[in-house]
Amino acid sequence: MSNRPHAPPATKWCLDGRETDLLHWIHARADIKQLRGNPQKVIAAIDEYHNTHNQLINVGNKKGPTIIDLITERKPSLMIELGGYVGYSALLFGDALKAHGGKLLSIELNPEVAAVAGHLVNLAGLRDHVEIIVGASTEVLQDLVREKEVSEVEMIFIDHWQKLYCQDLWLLEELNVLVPGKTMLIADNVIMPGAPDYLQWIQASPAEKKTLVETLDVGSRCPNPDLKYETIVREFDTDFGKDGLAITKVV
Ligand SMILES: C[S@@+](CC[C@H](N)C(=O)[O-])C[C@H]1O[C@@H](n2cnc3c(N)ncnc32)[C@H](O)[C@@H]1O
Repeated sequence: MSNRPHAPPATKWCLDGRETDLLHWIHARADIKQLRGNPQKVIAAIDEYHNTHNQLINVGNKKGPTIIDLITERKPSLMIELGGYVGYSALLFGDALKAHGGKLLSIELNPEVAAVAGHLVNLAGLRDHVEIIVGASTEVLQDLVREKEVSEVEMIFIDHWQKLYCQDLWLLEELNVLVPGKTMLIADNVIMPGAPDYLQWIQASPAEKKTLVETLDVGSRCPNPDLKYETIVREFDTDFGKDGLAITKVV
């Protein structure tokens, strides 16, 4: 299913047909009617598929609750997600955002998994609180700011491709949408597989970043070393091994 132009290649962990198999499996459930309009039951069904059939590269039920706590505490009106996959995190976050009338924009490169996510969001009744946008994060973020759909980032979950974490952070810095005292960045998988350049950047002081920017390949990006970040890395034992979330406040 994934050998299409612009789609990431199939691996033994994902994009080998398991994502559409998940949809068939959910719709074959005896309790399918009870899943309609019930995000928590849809999330529990995805967890069950992950535990009993094929593992899915979702944020999962160990790291997920930490992010829900942050959403509940900070109540962002608009949250952005980079890398939506089959919509597990979109369902979790959308349900938490619904409690205070917030909304999630979930950006996903692969149209096939984005279609699965869109279907599950509809099934869970979260269409008013989750919008799935198909496209490459770097381009979509630029469009959202140019079209004035986003003028400041309140909360962003970065969970797409570790090599892009730093590039997309620099883009957000360049677009001037990171607001001291307001923005929170949450990056997944910073221990496994790891995002060393991202961690180095968000943990460096402005003075260190001014030196660092001279040595890094920033490509066409224009990072802002003057932004100050405070970061904690929360570690978790996940189904795939030890991993972590980098939780960063722009201060
Ligand atoms: C780890 S999965 C996301 C899991 C999801 N956040 C969850 O917890 O349920 C990573 C996803 O990022 C997507 N992706 C990879 N590169 C991307 C890019 N440049 N822009 C948007 N999505 C991308 C992949 O297709 C994949 O579906």
